[in-house]
Amino acid sequence: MENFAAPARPIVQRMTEAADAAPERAVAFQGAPGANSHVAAEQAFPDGLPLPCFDFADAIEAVQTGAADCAIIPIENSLHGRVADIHFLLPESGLVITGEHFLPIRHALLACGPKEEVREVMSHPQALGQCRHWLRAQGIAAVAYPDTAGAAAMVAEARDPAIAALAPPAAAALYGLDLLEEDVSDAAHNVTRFVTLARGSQPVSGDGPFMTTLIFEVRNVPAALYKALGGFATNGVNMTKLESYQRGASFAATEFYADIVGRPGDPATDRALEELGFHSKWVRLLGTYRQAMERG
Ligand SMILES: O=C(O)C(=O)Cc1ccccc1
Repeated sequence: MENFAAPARPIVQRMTEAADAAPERAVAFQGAPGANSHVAAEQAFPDGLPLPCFDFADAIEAVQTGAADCAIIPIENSLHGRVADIHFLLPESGLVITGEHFLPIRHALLACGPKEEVREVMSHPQALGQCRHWLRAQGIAAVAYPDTAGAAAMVAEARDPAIAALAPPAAAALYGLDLLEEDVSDAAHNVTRFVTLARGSQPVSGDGPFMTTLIFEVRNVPAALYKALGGFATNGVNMTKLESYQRGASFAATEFYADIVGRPGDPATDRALEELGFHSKWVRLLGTYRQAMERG
């Protein structure tokens, strides 16, 4: 709580007290009130109690300790790519992915003076990346901050007309800032995918289609990835995302993150996963959940 700028603290305190009184309804998110993750929490859990957390570690810890029922975190953006490093955060946490949510993102320029005086803009690196052409055209320098609404609270506290924030438009009223310009993203198709994380897994029920997220490390031999993925091709299992990342300093042990359409128990998915396991050092399933948006 102390980490948030002063204008955010009373709001954070109220929300934290409400969440503390009913932790089974609390939904942890990273950022100050008004952040995109806050909006995503409200949309995905209309009856939930959003719990602001300064960083991802705090949000994950809130779920681990039972202070929150789940956390919602952004993992990828249609304009600017990877957001949170879910493949590092999740396996260590012992939590599982239980859902996904897509949020259209709109960035506004907020400040406490006229636009002509703005020299610097503070925001989440994703927001700065999604508006980089616009910022360059305006001659405004970018300064990174852990979240968009937290940056707006900092700007409200500093009361320096040279420093603005890029944040959701609703953050202006929340922190008493002027809304200088709306929709400053470089492209209109700006959507962020969030996932919800929770303790332990209840088997997913209801209607599909379902998504399964997994990570794996292929054997260190030629064509290992080609062979590991062969089972998805031959069994007609759609892979909607594949990312590689390095762990450790050797640069030889490449791990992969994948999203597939399907769930364990589907014969085709089981056969594909079995073949993946055969060609991998290890495979770890991070969660199976209802698809929130049709892929393709
Ligand atoms: O900082 C925020 O508002 C977040 O919730 C992270 C984020 C930033 C930019 C786009 C989507 C999510």
